[in-house]
Amino acid sequence: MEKQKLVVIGNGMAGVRAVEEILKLDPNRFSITIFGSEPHPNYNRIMLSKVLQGDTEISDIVLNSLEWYEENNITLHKGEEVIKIDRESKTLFTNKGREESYDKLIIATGSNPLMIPFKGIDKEGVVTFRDIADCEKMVDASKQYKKAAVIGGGLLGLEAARGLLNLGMEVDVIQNMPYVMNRQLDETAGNLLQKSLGDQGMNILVNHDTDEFLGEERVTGIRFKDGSEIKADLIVMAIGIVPNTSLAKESGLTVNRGIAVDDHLQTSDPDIFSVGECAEHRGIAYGLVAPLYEQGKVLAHRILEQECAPYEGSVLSTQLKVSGVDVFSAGEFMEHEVENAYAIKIFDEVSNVYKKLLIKDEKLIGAVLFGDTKDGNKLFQMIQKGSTLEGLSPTLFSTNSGKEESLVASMSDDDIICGCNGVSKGTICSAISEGGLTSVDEVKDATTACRSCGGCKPLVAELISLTAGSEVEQKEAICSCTTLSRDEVVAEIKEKGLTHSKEVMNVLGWKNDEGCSKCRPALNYYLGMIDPEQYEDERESRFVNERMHANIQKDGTFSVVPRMYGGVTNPKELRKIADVADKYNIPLVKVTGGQRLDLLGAKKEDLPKIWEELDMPSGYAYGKTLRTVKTCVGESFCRFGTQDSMGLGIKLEKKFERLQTPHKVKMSVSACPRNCAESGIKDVGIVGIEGAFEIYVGGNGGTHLRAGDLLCKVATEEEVMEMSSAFLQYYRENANYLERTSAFVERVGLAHIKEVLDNIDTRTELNIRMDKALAVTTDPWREIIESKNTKNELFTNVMLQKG
Ligand SMILES: Cc1cc2nc3c(=O)[nH]c(=O)nc-3n(C[C@H](O)[C@H](O)[C@H](O)COP(=O)(O)OP(=O)(O)OC[C@H]3O[C@@H](n4cnc5c(N)ncnc54)[C@H](O)[C@@H]3O)c2cc1C
Ligand SMILES: NC(=O)c1ccc[n+]([C@@H]2O[C@H](COP(=O)([O-])OP(=O)(O)OC[C@H]3O[C@@H](n4cnc5c(N)ncnc54)[C@H](O)[C@@H]3O)[C@@H](O)[C@H]2O)c1
Ligand code: SF4
Ligand code: FES
Repeated sequence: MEKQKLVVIGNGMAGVRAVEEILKLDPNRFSITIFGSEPHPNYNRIMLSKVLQGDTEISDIVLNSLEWYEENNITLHKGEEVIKIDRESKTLFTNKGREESYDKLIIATGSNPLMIPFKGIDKEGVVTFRDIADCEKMVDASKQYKKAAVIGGGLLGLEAARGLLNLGMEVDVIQNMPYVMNRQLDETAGNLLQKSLGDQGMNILVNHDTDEFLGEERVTGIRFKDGSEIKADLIVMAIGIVPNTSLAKESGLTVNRGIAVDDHLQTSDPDIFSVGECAEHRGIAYGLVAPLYEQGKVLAHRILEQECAPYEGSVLSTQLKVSGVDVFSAGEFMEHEVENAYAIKIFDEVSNVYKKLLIKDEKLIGAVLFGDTKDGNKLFQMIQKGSTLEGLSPTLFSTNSGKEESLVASMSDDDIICGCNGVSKGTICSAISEGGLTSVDEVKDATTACRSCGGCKPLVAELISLTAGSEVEQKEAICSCTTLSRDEVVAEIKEKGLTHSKEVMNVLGWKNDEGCSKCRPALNYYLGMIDPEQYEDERESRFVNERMHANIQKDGTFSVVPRMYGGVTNPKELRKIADVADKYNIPLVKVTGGQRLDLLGAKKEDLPKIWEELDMPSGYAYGKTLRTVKTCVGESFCRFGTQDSMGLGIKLEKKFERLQTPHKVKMSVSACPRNCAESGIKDVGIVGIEGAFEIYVGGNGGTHLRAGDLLCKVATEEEVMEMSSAFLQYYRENANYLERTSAFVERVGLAHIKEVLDNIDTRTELNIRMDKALAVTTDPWREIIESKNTKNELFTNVMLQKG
C-alpha cells in the first residue's frame, strides 16, 4: 500500500512528540515531512531557562538529532516557514517558494510571546524569551550592558531574571500585580517567593504598570504610569503567550483563542489536526508540556484510526526552575475562587515553609507548597485522581523541611513520577528491573521520564536505588554525553591509562565528540587528580575565572585577591597593595569574609602587571581549590585561647594552597570553642580545646547552610595536618566534580569516612598521594608573568568565552 503523506507544521516540542507517538504505533503508515521555522532540530525549549542560567549549553538540549530524522525517514525542512495552507488542493506553501501536498496535516505552531504595544516597544534592546535566538540575544546584551528589566513576574519572567543575574546583570522584575506568580500562587506563597528571590539579588517591583519605554534608538529605561522611572538597557517581555493561529485562521479553520480541536485533536477539517500551545481544547490553550504530550498520544491513535480514550483536558502542576527556591503549585490555588472550597494551611515562619491544601467535597483539588516541595508529586496524583484526604500522610503537614522520609517508596505503581511525560512509577520500576538500568539517563532513554524539565530526576534516582537495591549501586551519568557515572569514568581512566580529555571521550564512546560544559571541566579535574605528575592541565576546559586566574565581575572587570596566609598580613604587603590600587585605579579594596583583601574592578589587560607588582602568591579566590584558612587570634593575644590558631592556620594554608579539589574548599582554625573563626561551617574546621584539637568536616556557610560533623579529636598539630590531609585527599579522590564537602559527607556518610581514615595504612597512603599532588603545583600568576605566550594569549587577543 502506498504510504499516506503526513505533513507537520512546527518542529517544536508538541509536534515532534506527536510524530514520535505515531512512529511508536505504526512506523510505516506515513511518509512524514516536518516544517520548522527555526533553523534547529527539535530542542527542549524548557531548558532555555537553564541555558540562560549557565547550567547547560544549547548543544546539550537537542531532543531529536538530525540523525533521528534521517533514521526515521522524516524529511525536515528547518529554517522554512509555512505561509499558506490551501485546504481545497491540500497543499502548503512556504517562504522559500516550496509547495507541498498532504493527505493529513498536523498544525503544531506553538505560541508567540504576548506583546503589549507600549510606546517605544520597537526600540533596540527589547526582547522576548521564547527560542534559542532570544537566549543568544540576552547573552550578547549581557556582555555590553548592565541593567536589565523583565516585564512579567510569572514563571518565564522569573526564570529569565535569574538567568540575567547569572550573566552578571542587575535585574528589575516588573510585575503589574501585588505579588509574583499570581497565576499559580496565593499571596502568602507569592510574598515568600519574592523575599527569597530578593535575597538572590532580584529587585522585584510589584503593582507597577508600564507606560512607556524610554530612549532614542536603544532603550534606556522604563516610565511607569505613576510617573516614576527606572533605568534599563535590556528589556525582556515575559507577560504571557498567545497561541500562534494565523495560518489556521487564514485557511478558514475554526479558531477561537487557539485552533479549536475536539477530544481527538481534530480541527474543523477532518484531515487536519492540531496539537500543542496553538490548539484550544474545551476552551483551554495549554502552556506546559505535560498536557501537550497527553494530546500527542491521543492524536497519534486518532490519525492511525486506532482505539484510544478521548483527551478530556488536564490538571496542571508547575515548579519554578530557579535553584535555591522550592515552590510548587497544582490545581486550584485560591479557595475563595472555588465555591464551597476550603483550605488547610500551615506556615512555619521560622523555616519559611508554607503548605496549603485546597479541599472541596472532602476531595483534594489543589495545593501550594513553598520551602518544602517534595510532596508535590504525591499531592498532584491525589488531585488528578480526586482523592479524599484519607490516607494523606501526616508528614505532609510537617514543616520540618527535607528531613522526613521520602514518599516515593509509598507511591503506588500507577502514580506518576514524571509529570511532564506522564511516566508512572510502575513503568520506571519495570524498565529498571527488566533492562538492568542503573542511571537516570538510561531510564530517560528507556521511558522518556526526565526528558523535559528534569524536575523528576531525584525521584527517578531514588527509584533506581529502591528497585535495584543493594545488587546494583545507583549511578548517575556525569553528563548527557555518556551513560557512564563518575566512578566508572575514573575507573576506566585508571585501567586504560587515559591521559587526555579527548582520548577519554573517544575511547569511552562519548555521544558528543567535543564533550559539553559539564564533562570537559570534570574530566580535566579527574585526569589531574588521578595522575598529577604526568597530566598537563587543559586550560581551555576550565571555567572562565579559572582560565583567567581572576574572578570576572558584572561589568567585565576582574577582582584580584592575593594570598594572606591565615589572614595575617604586615605593613610591607599592605603598602604594596595600596600602591597597586593607586597605580591601576582600583575602584574598591574590600576585606573579604576569608580575611584578606580583594582588589575589585581591575582591567583585564592590567592583571599580569598587577600580579607582578604585588609579588604575592595567587589567593585562588576564583578556583576549585583551597580558598582560605581563616584564623582567630588565639593564644598569642586572646585570653581564652588555648592554641596557636594563627600559626596552625598559616601552616595549613601553606601546605594546601594550590591544591586542586572537586569544588572550592574553605578551612579555619579557632583556638577555643567560642569559635571566632567559624570553624563549624567550614569544609575543614579546627577547634582548639584543652590539650587537643577537634576536626570538623563538611561544614558550609553558603546557600546550603550546614554545620560540620566532628571527624575526630587529636592531640597535636602534626596529627591535625595528617588527618586534614587524609580527609582532603579522600574527598579529592571520591567526590563528584563540583560536589562540596558538605554534600560529599552527606552522600557517603560520616561513619564511612571515619572508618576509612581510622585505618593507619589507608591514611598514610592518602597522605603520600596528597604530597605527590602538592609537589607539582606552581603559582599560576607567576607562571603567566613568566610566559610571554600565555600572557599574550590570555590578556591581549582573546575573546572571553562564557564559562
Ligand atoms: C524559557 C521557557 C521555559 C519553559 N519552561 C517550562 C517548564 O518548565 N515546564 C513546562 O511544562 N513548560 C515550559 N515551557 C513551555 C513549553 O516549552 C511549551 O509549552 C512547549 O514548548 C510548547 O510546545 P509547542 O510544540 O506547542 O510549541 P513550540 O515548542 O513553540 O514549537 C512550535 C514550533 O513551530 C514553529 N512554527 C511556528 N509557525 C510556523 C510556521 N508557519 N511554519 C513552520 N514552523 C512554524 C516555531 O518556530 C516553533 O519552533 C517553557 C517555555 C519557555 C519559553
Ligand atoms: N517552570 C515552568 O513551568 C515554566 C517556565 C517558563 C515558562 N513557562 C510557560 O511559558 C508560558 C509563558 O510564561 P509567562 O510567565 O510569560 O506567562 P504567565 O501568564 O504565567 O505570567 C505572566 C505574568 O506577567 C504578568 N503581567 C501581565 N501583563 C503585565 C504587564 N503589563 N506588566 C507587568 N506584568 C504583567 C502577569 O501578572 C503574570 O504574573 C506560560 O505558559 C508558562 O506556563 C513555564
Ligand atoms: S575562638 Fe576563642 S581563642 Fe580564638 S579569638 Fe575567639 S575566644 Fe579567643
Ligand atoms: S517532571 Fe519534567 S521531566 Fe519529569
